[in-house]
Amino acid sequence: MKRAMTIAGSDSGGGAGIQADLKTFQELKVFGTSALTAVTAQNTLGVQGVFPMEPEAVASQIQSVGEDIGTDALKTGMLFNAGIIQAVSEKIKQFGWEKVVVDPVMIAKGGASLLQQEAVSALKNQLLPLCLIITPNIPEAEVLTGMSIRSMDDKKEAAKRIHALGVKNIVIKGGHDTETNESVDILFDGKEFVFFSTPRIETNNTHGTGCTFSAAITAQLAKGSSVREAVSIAKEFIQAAIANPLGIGNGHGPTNHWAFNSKTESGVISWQE
Ligand SMILES: Nc1ncnc2c1ncn2[C@@H]1O[C@H](COP(=O)(O)OP(=O)(O)OP(=O)(O)O)[C@@H](O)[C@H]1O
Ligand SMILES: Cc1ncc(CO)c(N)n1
Repeated sequence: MKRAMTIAGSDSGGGAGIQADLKTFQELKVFGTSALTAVTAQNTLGVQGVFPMEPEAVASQIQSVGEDIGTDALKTGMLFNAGIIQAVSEKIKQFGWEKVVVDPVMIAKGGASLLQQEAVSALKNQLLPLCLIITPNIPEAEVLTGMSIRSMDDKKEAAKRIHALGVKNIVIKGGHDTETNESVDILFDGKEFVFFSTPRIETNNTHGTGCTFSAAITAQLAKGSSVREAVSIAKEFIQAAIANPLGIGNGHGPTNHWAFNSKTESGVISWQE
């Protein structure tokens, strides 16, 4: 049985964070383990409280999983502060894990901060050089590069700048590009750009899309997919999950983690430059 680990925060509302990751792992048929970085009091309306773990507690959870169960791939989500980033980076190095997906979670949809501002440099200097794939949304890519991203050319330039930070593969997600009727995610591996495009769905139910997407990439990597194949399947997974909402909560509702396994057509168009 292949194993995937998530190092992320808890979303009490069940749509994002560790809950979204474990549901995605389950649907993609890998055994999921977790190390909790923070507890959030959260629902579809917003984040009501953030309670970070001590870095030592995060390190200890990773140690327990690593020394017994091991993992075929892992992802990080909400890391919250520099101490936790350092603890996670040290453990990844200690175990020599290479299939590492970093979702550089910074701000929740309602505006709550999930990463302290002063932790951005720790993320860039300590964790990014250890990761195989990073999956920023547009605002996160802007923070990582210091540039503003308006056009496709800007996205490509941002991907090149993040590659220069030592990251092997960059996926800049298109969910925030609300001007277009396609949601285009671009993958850059240092040489080529590949574009993954699906029709944009008009919906309020996008809570946890980024978590689910990066968890699906991680599950696929654990099963042996190439980076390109993993991103393509993750894009199909999230499209199906957004297109089949569950009607839960009064705000930004969660996506539907069951939908991928019940659908027949992907609707993903991919091309390469
Ligand atoms: N309305 C939409 N229609 C189709 N695809 C979408 C839509 N919104 C997001 N996506 C897709 O969902 C995935 C996540 O992208 P997004 O930019 O929303 O991440 P995010 O902002 O990190 O999410 P979150 O912070 O809510 O977890 C990407 O593959 C993106 O293309
Ligand atoms: C715990 C947690 N992680 C990540 C996100 C980003 O969607 C969120 N809202 N909550």
